[in-house]
Amino acid sequence: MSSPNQIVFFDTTLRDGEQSPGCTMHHDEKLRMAHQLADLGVDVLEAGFAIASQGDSDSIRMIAREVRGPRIASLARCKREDIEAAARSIEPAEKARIHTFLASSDLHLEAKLKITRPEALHQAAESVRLARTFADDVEFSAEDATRTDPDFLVEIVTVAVQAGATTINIPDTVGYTTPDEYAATFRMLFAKVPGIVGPNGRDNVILSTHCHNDLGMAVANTLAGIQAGARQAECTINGVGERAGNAALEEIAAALMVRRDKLPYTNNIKLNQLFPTSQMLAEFISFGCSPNKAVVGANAFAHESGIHQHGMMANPLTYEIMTPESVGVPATNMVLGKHSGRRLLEQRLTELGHSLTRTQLDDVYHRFTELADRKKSIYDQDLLGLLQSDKSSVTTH
Ligand SMILES: CC(=O)SCCNC(=O)CCNC(=O)[C@H](O)C(C)(C)COP(=O)(O)OP(=O)(O)OC[C@H]1O[C@@H](n2cnc3c(N)ncnc32)[C@H](O)[C@@H]1OP(=O)(O)O
Ligand SMILES: CC(C)C(=O)C(=O)O
Repeated sequence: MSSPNQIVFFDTTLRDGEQSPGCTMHHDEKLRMAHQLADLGVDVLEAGFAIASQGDSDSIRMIAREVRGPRIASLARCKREDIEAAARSIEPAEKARIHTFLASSDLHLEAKLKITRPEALHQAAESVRLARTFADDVEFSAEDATRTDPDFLVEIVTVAVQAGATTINIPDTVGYTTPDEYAATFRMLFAKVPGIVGPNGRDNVILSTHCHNDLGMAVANTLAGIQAGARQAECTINGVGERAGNAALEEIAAALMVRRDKLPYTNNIKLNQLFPTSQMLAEFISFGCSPNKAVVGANAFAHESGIHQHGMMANPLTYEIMTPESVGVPATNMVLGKHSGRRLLEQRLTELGHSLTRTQLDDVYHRFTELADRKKSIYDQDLLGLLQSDKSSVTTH
């Protein structure tokens, strides 16, 4: 039995991630990505939405046949044909899940699905029951949960639990909620929905987070949900996903490592696989992550300013809260540029075989700052060029 503080990482890069523009992946790319996600240690891998297309259904089936380790899931609307297609696609998996969803906010029920609340309750319960005839492990998501009337959210979650859902997901579908509000929603569900907590005080049903990043709070909301008792985090590599994306897996995993003092939860993620996984996704889709992306961006462990470089040379803890190696990034990158000081310049010149007196260093540094003001990137040959203007006085070793 897993510990009550164990977090299930549910990766939806291949489903919610793929849904966003520029993220379409071919069959073989999805399979390679799925193997990499298994190596990363995700617990549940949502491989696609089987009813969406023959290609999606084939990819899920291939992943279910070939990838071992994670539980393989397919999404399904609350419709018989979706659930049957999901069941067929995950059938070869060692461990499988059907993930069925129905919107619960009045806005979605009235404007989009054109059904009443009682009809939604019936459709959710029937769908979970049908899914349970194909799989022991069934997740129900109340789409747009965070804009749902709280009393109705309790009702729809209650019928899904009674119908046999083993995981209940509370999606912040449009990235609308705030950490305190999201945490309060989980506390309310624990308090009001019968059957989530078993007689032994442990959860019978896992509550799950699924956060979008429309207001830049997806990871903060996910962590708030975990602190309020959620034990599954739905997320994607590089935070890809609908619109502004989903909660980024690498950020959640790194936060759980770096702040284990405040977030004392265990998980199966192999942190040193974060960067390789991020790189692989960037290779397959049409964009990489921005340089300032937390944990895996090109600048996440890069330092250009002199005061920071000085601190880093004294002790990397001054400006890095985790080592690059711990998340699979090869090394810290000290960049010589407009904001650098003498210390890094001197070190770089020493590496190039030139040792300078303090006066020489001052002189070269002066010319370096003039050059750096004009030039965006400084290369070794630029530094050597600076020395040549003062060749007589610099010792080469
Ligand atoms: C929040 C989320 O991320 S939800 C997942 C979103 N992902 C996707 O939509 C990607 C895959 N989607 C697709 O390939 C297509 O939309 C399909 C195959 C699922 C459906 O295609 P179509 O039948 O042409 O319908 P279309 O996409 O235009 O409209 C959606 C239909 O699903 C219905 N629907 C939406 N959500 C649900 C639900 N949870 N349960 C039941 N029906 C639903 C809508 O009412 C609408 O039905 P209607 O066609 O009878 O009016
Ligand atoms: C289907 C659900 C889980 C979803 O993707 C959302 O609500 O964002």
